[in-house]
Amino acid sequence: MRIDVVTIFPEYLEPLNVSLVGKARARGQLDVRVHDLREWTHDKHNTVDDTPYGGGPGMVMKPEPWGEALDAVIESGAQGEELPVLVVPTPSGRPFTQELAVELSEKPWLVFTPARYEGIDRRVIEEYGDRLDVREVSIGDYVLAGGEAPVLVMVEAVARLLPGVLGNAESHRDDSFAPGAMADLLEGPVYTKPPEWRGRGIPDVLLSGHHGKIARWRRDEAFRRTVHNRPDLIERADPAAFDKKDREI
Ligand SMILES: Nc1cc(-c2ccc3ccn(Cc4ccccn4)c3c2)[nH]n1
Repeated sequence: MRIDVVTIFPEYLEPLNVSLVGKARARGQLDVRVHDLREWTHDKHNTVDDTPYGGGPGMVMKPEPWGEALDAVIESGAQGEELPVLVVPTPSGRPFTQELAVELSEKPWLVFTPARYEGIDRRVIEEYGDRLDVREVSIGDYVLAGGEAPVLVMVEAVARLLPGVLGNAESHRDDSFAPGAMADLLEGPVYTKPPEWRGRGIPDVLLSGHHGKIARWRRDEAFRRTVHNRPDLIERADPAAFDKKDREI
């Protein structure tokens, strides 16, 4: 997979050089290219913003630099290469979900356009929406100062789903929010050595070696945590899935 990010804060994307994404890049599983939007400005001050038509607070990002930047990125694709999906972080976008992460992880090329100020001139979205698959995405119901943090979140969520990126020691099979065995339940508690820490031991069932009881205990703990922290997920869950899981344990 190729990922391009166009931003006025390229240094904000440094974390994509470390850990899971950094290793995937070093292994050649992921080709991440970060571009400074100001490369496509031509005035002395490298201007990327201006006052909003119709008045109002703040500034709006000008369409010209974005147009030149996105044209250059898209044209840099190999001949015959599929066009990229344009992912636009915004507080007014559709929710970023595990389902969307899975869908994006199956695309060959993503271009992220994290903005600042009050956002990008609407005509940029319209211009590229005419020829690309454009997704306006929100990572949650809170307002940030720009789109770079959402890009870090989305790139990590997508990259960990790429084949071979998660090591054998890690698995996304039982992810929260992922379809399958523990679909729609939050993760339950986890424990490791030492067997006692500050007078606190390990639940006996986890030391029992009885895999059926352990699986049932984990499912029950996940259910308990979900009821406490995300009761909305319980309403969404399919009761039949629990009955089926019970029969499998
Ligand atoms: N889930 C999210 C995403 C964002 C986000 C993403 C991109 C931008 C570009 C600018 N801003 C600031 C801003 C504030 C107010 C209204 C519009 N935009 C962003 C905020 N906030 N929360």
